[in-house]
Amino acid sequence: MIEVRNLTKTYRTHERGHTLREVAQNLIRRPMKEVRAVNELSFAVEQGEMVAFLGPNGAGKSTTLKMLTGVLHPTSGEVRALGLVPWKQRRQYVGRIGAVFGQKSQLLWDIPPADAFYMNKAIYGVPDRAYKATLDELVGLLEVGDVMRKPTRQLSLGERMKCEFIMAMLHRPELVFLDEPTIGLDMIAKENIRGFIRSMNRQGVTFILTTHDLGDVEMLAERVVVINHGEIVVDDSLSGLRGRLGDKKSVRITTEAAVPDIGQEGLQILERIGPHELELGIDTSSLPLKRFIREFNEAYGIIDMAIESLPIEAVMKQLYAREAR
Ligand SMILES: Nc1ncnc2c1ncn2[C@@H]1O[C@H](COP(=O)(O)OP(=O)(O)OP(=O)(O)O)[C@@H](O)[C@H]1O
Repeated sequence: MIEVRNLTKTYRTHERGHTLREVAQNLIRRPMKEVRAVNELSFAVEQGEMVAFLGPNGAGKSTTLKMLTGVLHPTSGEVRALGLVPWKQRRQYVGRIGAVFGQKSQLLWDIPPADAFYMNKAIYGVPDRAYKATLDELVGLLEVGDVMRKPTRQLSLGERMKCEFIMAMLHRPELVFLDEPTIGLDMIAKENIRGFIRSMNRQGVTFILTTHDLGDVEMLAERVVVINHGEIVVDDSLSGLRGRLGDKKSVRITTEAAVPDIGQEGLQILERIGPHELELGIDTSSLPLKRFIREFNEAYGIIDMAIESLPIEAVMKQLYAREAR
């Protein structure tokens, strides 16, 4: 469905300088600076996949998404999506893709979403019958029957985001790009939106999303592509991603004796709650749980303990830290 080869984007910007003197000088000289935001990315996505692009701020995710949606020309490299070159065959391409940008609205502030939906029907040339059937289905799934008749400016963020999704899906796109789709939403609204994405995916729609919300990743993505400094550093399943950093556990522990700042192979303090209470990270490949419990009990006396798999947040933190240059 998508084939990306050696995709690269270099932005050319004017250098401003840091000191007042530099800023003043650079206003006259206008020296150029190049930023390679995306560097030789290659990957493929199959129909029906749900792929999450992750990475720290400035990693190159949005730039990649903009090239995949066709709004940005790459400096070099190739993309074929749905058999088309996104930035060259834009008209054909936009009729078959959808996009939701959490920070940018496609609705019109002063008119109700229901009217904006009808406008999109005309723009995409959706026949009456198909429009009605799709609208009924989406409105039912997202429960926005009454909401969509109020002016957009009166809607809560959660209500607006649901309508943004309807706007993006009315023409039944095969491929949908989501940039931070749940940003700013409360837990219930997030769950509604994630449920909606899952049901569309079950119908065969392919989703590419970028997010900083690891809940989105755990609830949605089967495959995770981690980008850092414009390059792919991991392309794996979520469980593969966890396994990649060893079999790690997080242990919340309360002890009789105060625990000092320990440093031992396979053992790391993730958070110190108090002298007797800690959150520890354990790499069981070098420190088996049995040995940890025995030694820790002998040294500090264990009163209470809860063991869990390392949360994905901790996995990502380690991954970003490991890749930081
Ligand atoms: N229009 C632009 N002109 C110049 N540099 C840009 C432009 N857009 C992005 N960049 C730079 O390119 C790099 C990648 O930016 P990009 O927005 O793709 O990152 P991102 O992974 O989406 O980050 P975030 O998670 O913060 O949204 C950054 O260093 C950014 O400053």
